[in-house]
Amino acid sequence: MTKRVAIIGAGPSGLAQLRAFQSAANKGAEIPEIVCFEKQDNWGGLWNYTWRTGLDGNGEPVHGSMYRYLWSNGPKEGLEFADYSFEEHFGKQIASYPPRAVLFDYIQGRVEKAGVRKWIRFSTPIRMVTYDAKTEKFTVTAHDLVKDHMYSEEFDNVIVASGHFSTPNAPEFPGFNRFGGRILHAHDFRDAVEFKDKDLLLIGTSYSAEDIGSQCWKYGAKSITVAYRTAPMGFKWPDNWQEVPILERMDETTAYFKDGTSKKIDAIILCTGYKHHFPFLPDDLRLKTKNRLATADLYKGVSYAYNPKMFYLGMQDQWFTFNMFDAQAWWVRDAIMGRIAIPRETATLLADVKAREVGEDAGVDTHDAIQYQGDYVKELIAETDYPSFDVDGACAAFFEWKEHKKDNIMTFRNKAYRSVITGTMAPIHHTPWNEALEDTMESYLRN
Ligand SMILES: Cc1cc2nc3c(=O)[nH]c(=O)nc-3n(C[C@H](O)[C@H](O)[C@H](O)COP(=O)(O)OP(=O)(O)OC[C@H]3O[C@@H](n4cnc5c(N)ncnc54)[C@H](O)[C@@H]3O)c2cc1C
Repeated sequence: MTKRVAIIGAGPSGLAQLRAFQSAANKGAEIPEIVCFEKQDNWGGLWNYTWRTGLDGNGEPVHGSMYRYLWSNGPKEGLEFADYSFEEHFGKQIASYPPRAVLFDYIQGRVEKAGVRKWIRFSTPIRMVTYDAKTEKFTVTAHDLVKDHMYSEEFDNVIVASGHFSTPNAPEFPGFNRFGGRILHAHDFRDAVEFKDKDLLLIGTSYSAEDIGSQCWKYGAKSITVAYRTAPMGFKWPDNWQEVPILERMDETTAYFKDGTSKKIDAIILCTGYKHHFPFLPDDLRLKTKNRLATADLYKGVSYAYNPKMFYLGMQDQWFTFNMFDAQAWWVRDAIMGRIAIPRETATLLADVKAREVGEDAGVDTHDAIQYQGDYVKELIAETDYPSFDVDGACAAFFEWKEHKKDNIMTFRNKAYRSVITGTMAPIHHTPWNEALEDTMESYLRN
């Protein structure tokens, strides 16, 4: 009987998985029956931008964490699909840091061409997955939101591609209840214009703090204060930007910091990260891990060591994104199709997990983490027919990106990089990021 495979989520990871199976079918292989469940009414995951916060129109928690004027954080050359270049999609070279609509268009282009939309059941969140050791089948319970109907189906494999940047980690600070201004998590940040002429406090030093702060600065915030727990971000910020040690307390109007300083504040944005959250998974199938480089309990970073018929995509901290999801998806496809053998003994799987964690436990800096992830991508693609690409070239692009940010955090997006797929050089964007007010795809491609 044909195997049945469930994929949970049609974001970049889930779509990579669909493309992986379609590419095998294209080459004449007999593939399993694929069903992809997506809780939103369109594909693209976080790149399917929504203005909504809180609950969506169906009463489901809003998945989106991206904001209106979001531009690619890393150079596009580091994430390019090896089987579908930016040049192929746009018919020309484009600048290295596109706005989100451009990346969304690119992601969609490949899967539209592959014709995999028919495999996706939209507006269908998964509510529960269970595993029966006797039958060796998973039972997946889905909620068809359009018909408001719950149903269950059996599958041989389950691939979780539900993302991990949607459930906020939102700490409480003394006095938050008294503060008269707005407090929000980065997950709910949509439009920098809202903070024009405001004194803004950001808590945390992650990419969210870096980028939301820069956005708000660009769109006219009066001042940006960033409160750090361990160390400042270390960039050269503009004059109306300061970094201070962690917040001790708030009153109605003012923030008091650990170094004894204080500042009047209009609004607070918690840039304090996200949690891996799988409310649809029982204990025995649920990945219990922090946001980590290697991701504990996943053999080869994808196969759940305690039930290797269950897979997780994209659960790692991410420098490489789209092409790493591809590397994982091709590998998972081949494991499911019996082209790659997963060892049977849990101890062997856990030994692989342990070996991957070593660098991390030793404490790696960003440079090492990028190389680590590049090596991981190389390791996976060597085992499948995913087109080989210049992974070290992509690492080099990320290293350069780090240097450009150090040089000038406000203008690093105005740099150009070489495509590791086509070898061509990106043009410089004519309208510098720090000046561009019109961030649409049309205006970007006109440049
Ligand atoms: C603010 C922000 C900026 C970012 N900027 C960049 C960037 O510039 N460049 C970059 O490469 N990456 C960036 N990322 C990283 C981003 O995580 C990846 O690019 C990518 O979106 C991850 O893909 P994914 O498919 O794993 O997860 P997601 O994009 O989160 O997609 C997961 C999908 O699963 C669905 N889903 C969730 N739960 C269920 C369920 N129970 N049932 C059915 N479906 C479900 C969701 O609706 C969603 O469609 C950014 C992330 C954030 C939060």
